Amino acid sequence: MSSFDPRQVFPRRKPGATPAPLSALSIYNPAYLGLDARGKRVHVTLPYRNILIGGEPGAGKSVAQGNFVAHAALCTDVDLILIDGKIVELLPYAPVAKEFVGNNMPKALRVLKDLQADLDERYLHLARNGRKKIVPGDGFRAKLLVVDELAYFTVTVGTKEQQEEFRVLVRDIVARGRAAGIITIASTQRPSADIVPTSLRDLFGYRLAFRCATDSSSDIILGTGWASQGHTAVDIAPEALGVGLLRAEGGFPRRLKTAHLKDDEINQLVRRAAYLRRAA
Ligand SMILES: Nc1ncnc2c1ncn2[C@@H]1O[C@H](COP(=O)(O)OP(=O)(O)OP(=O)(O)O)[C@@H](O)[C@H]1O
Repeated sequence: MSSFDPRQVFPRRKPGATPAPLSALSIYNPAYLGLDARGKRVHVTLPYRNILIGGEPGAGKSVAQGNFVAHAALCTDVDLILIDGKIVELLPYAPVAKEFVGNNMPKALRVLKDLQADLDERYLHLARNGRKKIVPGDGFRAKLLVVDELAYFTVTVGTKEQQEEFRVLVRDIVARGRAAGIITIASTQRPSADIVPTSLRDLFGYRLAFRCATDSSSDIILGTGWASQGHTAVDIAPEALGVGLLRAEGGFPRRLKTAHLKDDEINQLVRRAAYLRRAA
């Protein structure tokens, strides 16, 4: 037996600070993302949603994505499937992931095909029961697929056929996953029409744009026409790390600054998550 004491995982916090969770969370609990321009806390409830994150290199995408993954890691009712071409962004969460894929195209395709087969099974279950979406208690665990970075697998590595297969699989999982309890978060530092065609972008209910070089790249993430209405991630100053525009389905883009977990906090959190997952 390990001598690990979960009470030591989180050091004492400052008075008034948000306490660390003592018991497991549920993926159906809202995930904390950061603070808006008025200092109000911004939460996102992940099930039945997909999230697209885009912006220039170094603008804050991985930190934002990490906040969602950190939340999900502490939720014992969700499996994490992490695909990270850069390896280092999501690697700290590998100990609590069901699947972790680095810069390995064949493995990425295998994992996505398994997820697609799981989706088929979930839809069969829904069809047999005359229902439209998976709910807790259906016997299917929620799954969180994270793809960082989309362009790496769709234009950089692998053969043209593999890249196309990757695109088709991700599109299917994003399109059908929502109702089936499979959430996708995808990030890109190349918000351009070839990486994020409108037909793919529109499948993501939540869009989070960090600093972008042009209005058109900001619109590629948030949706066509927002820049011309004054909502553009071009306005975000280069030094405003972690500042982005979050657009929820049907809403206006909302400016926020993400919470920033430091490396040692992530390591502590993952140890805590591993303990909670073993105990579940
Ligand atoms: N909310 C934040 N508060 C403070 N610093 C932040 C915040 N978000 C990001 N940063 C800082 O900016 C750096 C770059 O952030 P991050 O790695 O998330 O960028 P990125 O957009 O994912 O970059 P890349 O595309 O190159 O991977 C971080 O290492 C961190 O130091």
